[in-house]
Amino acid sequence: MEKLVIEGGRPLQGTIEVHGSKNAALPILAASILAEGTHMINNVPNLLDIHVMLSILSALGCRTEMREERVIIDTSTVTTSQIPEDLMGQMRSSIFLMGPLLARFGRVTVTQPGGCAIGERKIDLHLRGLEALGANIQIQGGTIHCTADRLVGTEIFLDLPSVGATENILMAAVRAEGKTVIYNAAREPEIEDLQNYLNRMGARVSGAGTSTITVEGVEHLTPCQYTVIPDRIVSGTMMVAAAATRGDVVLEGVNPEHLTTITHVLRRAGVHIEVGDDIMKISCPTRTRAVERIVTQPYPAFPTDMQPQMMVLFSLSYGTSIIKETIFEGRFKHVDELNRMGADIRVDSHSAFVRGVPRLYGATVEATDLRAGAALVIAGLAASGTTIVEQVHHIDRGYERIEDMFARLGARIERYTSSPAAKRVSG
Ligand SMILES: CC(=O)N[C@H]1[C@@H](OP(=O)(O)OP(=O)(O)OC[C@H]2O[C@@H](n3ccc(=O)[nH]c3=O)[C@H](O)[C@@H]2O)O[C@H](CO)[C@@H](O)[C@@H]1O
Ligand SMILES: C=C(OP(=O)(O)O)C(=O)O
Repeated sequence: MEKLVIEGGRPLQGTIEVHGSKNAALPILAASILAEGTHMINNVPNLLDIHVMLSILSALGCRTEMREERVIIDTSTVTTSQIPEDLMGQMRSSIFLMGPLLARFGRVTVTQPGGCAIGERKIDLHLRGLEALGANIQIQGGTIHCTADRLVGTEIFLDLPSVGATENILMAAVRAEGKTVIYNAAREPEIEDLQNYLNRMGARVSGAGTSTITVEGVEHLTPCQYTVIPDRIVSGTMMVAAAATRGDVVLEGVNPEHLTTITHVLRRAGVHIEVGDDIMKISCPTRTRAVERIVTQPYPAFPTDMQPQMMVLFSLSYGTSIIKETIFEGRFKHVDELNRMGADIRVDSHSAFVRGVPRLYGATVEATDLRAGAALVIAGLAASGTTIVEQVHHIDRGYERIEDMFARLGARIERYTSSPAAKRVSG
C-alpha cells in the first residue's frame, strides 16, 4: 500500500510538460487490433491503465513493448479473442477491445469491465450498438459472448452521448460493410484523436468532434505510426493546483483548445491565464472568488473528470459555489475527505454547495477514485500542515508519478511504499 505525504502551503512555481492523454491512448491501443502488423504509438503516458491494456494485448497474443513514451505492438500473432476476467476487471477501458476484436475475428468474449467506482456505468449502449451492426450477443452469468459472421453498416442513435460507446461502435464500424452513421455521438477530443488514428490506418471516418459520425467501411487497414494528444485532464489538474496554491506555473505541450471551458471557469474565479499555441501560463497571486454554478456535462461543457479538483479551488474561494454533477451519480466521495480537511461542503442530491473557507488543514485522507485522489493531492498542497493521501494506486491510473510532477514545481511531496523507512523522496 502506497501513500503520499505532503507538506502543504507552498505556492507551485515553474514549468512542466504535460504527458499524453490516457483517455485517447487507451482506445487507440485497443484499435491497433484492427490492422494486422506492427504499430508504433508515441506520447503514450506511463500509467497503470496503459500497462493493463498492454497486458490484455499480450494475453491476446500480441507482442508489445513500451520504451519511454513509445509503444510498439505487433498484432499479427493474436491467438484468442477471449479477454481474461482478472484483466477485464482492472479497468473500464478493457471494454474497448470488444469492437476491434469483433471486427477482425468475428467473435469476442468478455466479462464486465472494472474502473472507478463513481456510478453504475452500464455497457448497454456498447452492446446495442454492436448488435445494430449485426453482432449476436449472448450473456451467460457474467460472461458476454459476441459473434458476427459479418458486420453491416447502419444508422445508430445513442440515447446519450457515451464516450466509450461512441468509440467502441466506431472501431467496429470501420471494418463493417457499407456506411454507418452514429447520431448523438460524444464529441470529446479523444474521439477525434481515435478518428485520426483510424484514418491514418486507411479507415474512412468523418465527423468526430461533432455529434454525427459517418463511417464508410473498408476491408483492410494498414498499421501505422501515430502520436497521441496531450492529456487535457492532467493539464486542467495542474492549472487548478497552480491556482489553489496561489502559484505561478507554465504548462508546456498542452492543447489550449481542449481546455476552453476549464480556462473560462478559472478566469471567472479570478485566475490569470495566458494562452499560447501549445503553452499556458497560470498565475494566481490572490484568493479566488466563488463561481456561482457549474454543471458537469459532455464535452465541450465542463468535464466530470475535473469536478473534484475544481471543488478544492472553490473550497478555498470567497463565497459559495454550486457544482452539479450530471454524469456520474457516485462522484462526490471526495466531499467527506475534503470536509475532514476543513472544507465546508454540503451535498444535496446531485449538487454540492461549496462555502469557501480561508484555509484547509492537513489530515489523513483516502483516494476513493482517480480524480478524487488528484483533488486530495491539490488540497494537501494548498493546506496548512501535513496531509497523507492513502490508496495512491487510484491516482497512478491517470497521472505519471504525480509526486514528481508537483515536486518539479517546488512542492514538498513524498511517496512511501510500506513504512516511512521505505520512502522515495521527491522535492
Ligand atoms: C477511458 C475514458 O475515456 N473514460 C472517460 C469516459 O468514460 P465512459 O466512456 O465510461 O463514460 P460514458 O461517456 O460512457 O458515460 C457517461 C454516462 O453514460 C452512462 N452509460 C454509458 C455507457 C452505456 O452503455 N450506458 C450508460 O448508461 C454512464 O453510466 C454515465 O452515466 O467518459 C467519461 C465521461 O466524460 C469520463 O469520465 C471518463 O474519464
Ligand atoms: C473515470 C475515469 O476513467 P475510467 O473511465 O477509465 O474509469 C477518469 O479518467 O477520470
